[in-house]
Amino acid sequence: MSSSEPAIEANAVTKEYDDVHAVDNLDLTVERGETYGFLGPNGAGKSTTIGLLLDYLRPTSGTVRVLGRDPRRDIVEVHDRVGVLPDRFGLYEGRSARQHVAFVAETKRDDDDPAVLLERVGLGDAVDDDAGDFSRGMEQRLALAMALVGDPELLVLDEPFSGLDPHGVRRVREIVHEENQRGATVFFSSHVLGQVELVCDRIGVLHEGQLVAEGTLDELRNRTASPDDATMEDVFVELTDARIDDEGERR
Ligand SMILES: Nc1ncnc2c1ncn2[C@@H]1O[C@H](COP(=O)(O)OP(=O)(O)OP(=O)(O)O)[C@@H](O)[C@H]1O
Repeated sequence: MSSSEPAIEANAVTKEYDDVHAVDNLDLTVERGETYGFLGPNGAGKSTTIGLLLDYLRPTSGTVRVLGRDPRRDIVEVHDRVGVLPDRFGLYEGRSARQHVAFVAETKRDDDDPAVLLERVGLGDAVDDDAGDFSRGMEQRLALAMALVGDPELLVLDEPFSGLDPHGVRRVREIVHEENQRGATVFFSSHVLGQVELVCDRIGVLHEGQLVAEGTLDELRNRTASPDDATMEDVFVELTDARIDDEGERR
């Protein structure tokens, strides 16, 4: 196994649904140790891309490698080494938060203490509570604790800030930073641009299934000729609106 291979590599990946190109000839490389923010308007293809990386979905064409492995062939190894916070997830009514985390630890053959991970995501007071009674934000925190099991080499987080209060948003940002400091690669999609700006080494902007821009925030600012103090939101709107204007209509 080579640790010099990128954490994520997508080559000419396309995913079609009837006449929709959810992902369109995508080339994407995320190096080991990066924190990479994956942005794009609703329907841009972010969750589809994540599904393709984890073999939840199969590409129409193109190839994907995760931690140097082909997820279609080595799915057990990939899932062992990757922590995933999916776009949509289900929790079991009648099962505690501790049981949810313990279940993931068991499948990964890991001896992490669920209580420690739950404390870390701010659920220290709800370790033995029924996850079926959790609020949206508590569910999100629990799903993140499940993703953190086993100190994964790569974290793939689909909208990790979704449903969280400001404390939760800050906690997730701190966890992303801590995980990156530990040596993990973090790849996450988000619409919370202020947080992306604070935490990411590199940002990719997806629009209609294609990567329309990629780089550091400064590089994206330069690319859009935005002023030096332009926020991530300014740059995002510029990048994604410009394409809509070119085409003369909003699709
Ligand atoms: N199972 C499916 N069948 C048909 N079309 C689909 C399916 N899944 C996704 N799509 C389409 O693919 C495109 C990309 O969807 P995707 O969910 O990947 O976008 P996204 O960038 O994650 O959006 P959001 O920010 O709203 O979560 C959309 O046009 C969506 O309607």
